[in-house]
Amino acid sequence: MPSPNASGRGQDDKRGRLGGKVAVVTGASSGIGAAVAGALAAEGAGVALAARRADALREVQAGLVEGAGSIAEATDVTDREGVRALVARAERELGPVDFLVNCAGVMYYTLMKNLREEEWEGTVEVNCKGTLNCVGAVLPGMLSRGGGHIVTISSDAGRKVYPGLAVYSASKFFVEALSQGLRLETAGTGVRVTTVQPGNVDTGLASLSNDEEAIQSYGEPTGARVLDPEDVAASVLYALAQPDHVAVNEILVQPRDEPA
Ligand SMILES: NC(=O)C1=CN([C@@H]2O[C@H](COP(=O)(O)OP(=O)(O)OC[C@H]3O[C@@H](n4cnc5c(N)ncnc54)[C@H](OP(=O)(O)O)[C@@H]3O)[C@@H](O)[C@H]2O)C=CC1
Ligand SMILES: CC(=O)[C@H](N)C(=O)O
Repeated sequence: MPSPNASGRGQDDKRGRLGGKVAVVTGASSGIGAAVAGALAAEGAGVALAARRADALREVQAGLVEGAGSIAEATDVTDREGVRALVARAERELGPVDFLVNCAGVMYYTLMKNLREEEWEGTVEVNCKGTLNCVGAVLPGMLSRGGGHIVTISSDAGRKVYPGLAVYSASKFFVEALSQGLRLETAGTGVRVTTVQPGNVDTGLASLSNDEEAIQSYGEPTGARVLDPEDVAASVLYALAQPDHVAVNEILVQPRDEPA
């Protein structure tokens, strides 16, 4: 799906705070990932949009400001080879990847006693292994170029376990531990690693759940004004736009009226 405005690194490099940079954004077909793709493109970055739904990706791509170029590639993050192909295409068509923003994720409200084993497995596959596949696809290039930034949308559930979300919380503790380890191991290489930990955001994420007992016990909205996907995208942009010597390692961003 080449974009009409696809172009290589260099064109319009001076536009915006991220002019000349190239980003891979997973989960870009909706919600936070779509908002992140929009925010990065608006700041001049070339953006490779990835998720499974090709039509939804194309729609998001069509809404991006004209800038440094974009591609949309139907990708399942659980498919390691597919993720490698995505990064290879991004590098071919846009340039070396400076930023990876891991937004792909699933969440199921469910009680452990209800043994939703397929949902447990799906959560681990996408949130844990999918993130690993994406990190593995960009890390060697970033290290060889002496720079890059890996941002993962974790959750406030990566800091504290929520009932009804035991496996989901575990998956977010996983990405927190992974990011911390990666940060410690890559210090001094020019690579930066950030987790963004949102509270409730107005997206379709919760609609995957159908364990009514869990939803009624723990998944009902409080009525508070929640975050918009753009609020989370602004946090991502904040981390990415820092001067070279600054690392924003974690950002906890929650609705004002839902402190954890
Ligand atoms: N909404 C919230 O309150 C919060 C969300 N988060 C996190 O933010 C991230 C984005 O979620 P959000 O925007 O809310 O929800 P959405 O459901 O809108 O977005 C989820 C995205 O993940 C993609 N995705 C799911 N499975 C796969 C897969 N196997 N391969 C590739 N892409 C996949 C979906 O695309 P497609 O179906 O096209 O593949 C979609 O683009 C998640 O990691 C979530 O845990 C964190 C804290 C709060
Ligand atoms: C704990 C949560 O429900 C959080 N808002 C999330 O969706 O990750």
